[in-house]
Amino acid sequence: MAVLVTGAAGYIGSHMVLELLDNGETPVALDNLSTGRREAIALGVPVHNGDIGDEALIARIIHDHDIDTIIHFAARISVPESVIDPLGYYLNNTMKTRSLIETAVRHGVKRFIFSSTATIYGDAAVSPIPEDTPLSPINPYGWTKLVVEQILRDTARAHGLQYAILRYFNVAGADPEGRAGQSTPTTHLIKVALAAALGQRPHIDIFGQDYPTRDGTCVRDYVHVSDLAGAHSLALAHLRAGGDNLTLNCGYGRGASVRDVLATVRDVTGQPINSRNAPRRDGDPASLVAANARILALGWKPRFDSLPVIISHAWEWERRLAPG
Ligand SMILES: NC(=O)c1ccc[n+]([C@@H]2O[C@H](COP(=O)([O-])OP(=O)(O)OC[C@H]3O[C@@H](n4cnc5c(N)ncnc54)[C@H](O)[C@@H]3O)[C@@H](O)[C@H]2O)c1
Ligand SMILES: O=c1ccn([C@@H]2O[C@H](COP(=O)(O)OP(=O)(O)O[C@H]3O[C@H](CO)[C@H](O)[C@H](O)[C@H]3O)[C@@H](O)[C@H]2O)c(=O)[nH]1
Repeated sequence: MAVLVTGAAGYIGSHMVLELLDNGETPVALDNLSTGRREAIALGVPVHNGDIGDEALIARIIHDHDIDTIIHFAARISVPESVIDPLGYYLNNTMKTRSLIETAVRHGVKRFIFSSTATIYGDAAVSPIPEDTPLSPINPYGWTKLVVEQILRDTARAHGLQYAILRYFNVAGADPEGRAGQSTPTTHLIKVALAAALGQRPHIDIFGQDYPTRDGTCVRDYVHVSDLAGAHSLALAHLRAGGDNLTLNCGYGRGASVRDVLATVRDVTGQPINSRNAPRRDGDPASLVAANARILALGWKPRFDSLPVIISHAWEWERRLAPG
């Protein structure tokens, strides 16, 4: 039996492929390379260059590779871009995922692990945020994911598909052995700050300084990408053992503000990093910090729960990518 990883050429998917290989599993990669890079996928893994919405292709992959689990990362992922292009986001993230789930059910796939997001909590009234907090996204990206969560719950009830919904908080860092990192284009804070540290940009904008947080800038729970990949393995083992379907926050339960992140990037890199105050960015919740009792109770043992460690792994990767 093999595991189909969609979005395998992207940031998190490429780490998941490594995690599966490290655990002796048989990953099969699918990506349309819209943002991903084929070189990001570990050598020796079968790669299909195609779209999650291509039913005939997905059916063929399921049969040819004897796929019993799909780990679904493929998506468009930018909050600000989703505000500008909501229809494109609903098409790619919601409608094509609906099609992928239908193809999976039709062709006997047993388990589906889905990349959801903390963004679906919107401006939550509590912090840290438990999984049963009412969901109210404040941007289209979050809505595209919330709808898929509901499709999965309804499909599981009707067709017996097992699922794990993993709500990632802010994923960062890179493989500690240097085999993978963030190489898709992104506006993520740590990536942008490291580009400034490398002299690839003159400064970084701090979007909003008047949020109701400790220092007025947005607070996020940054989780190491390899710990996140480990959470998927845990969910997979749980479902294989016949455990109940899961909805889990993936975060460490501690928040760092934009200013905290910039200070840590300065410490880790030894570079000054110029910043300037900029207006709030559309669709940004003030604070997203995970209540993580559920995933800890399942046995999650994070290894890199430290902002300096996360940033130093990302820094090693960025220096390797940098020209020269
Ligand atoms: N990075 C984060 O902080 C974060 C946080 C929460 C949730 N997520 C979710 O995790 C998943 C992976 O995110 P990432 O950071 O690795 O993003 P990424 O952009 O690096 O990877 C996404 C990959 O999906 C591929 N893709 C997009 N649409 C496709 C389609 N229709 N068919 C086939 N391939 C397609 C892209 O080419 C890319 O390689 C996404 O679902 C995202 O919403 C990410
Ligand atoms: O140049 C920048 C980039 C970001 N930020 C701020 O830094 C914080 C983090 O922003 P990111 O762009 O790094 O990440 P987001 O919180 O917007 O979103 C990320 O994490 C979410 C989960 O919390 C989603 O799932 C989403 O896919 C993923 O992009 C935000 O307050 C943002 O305004 C800046 O101030 N300047």
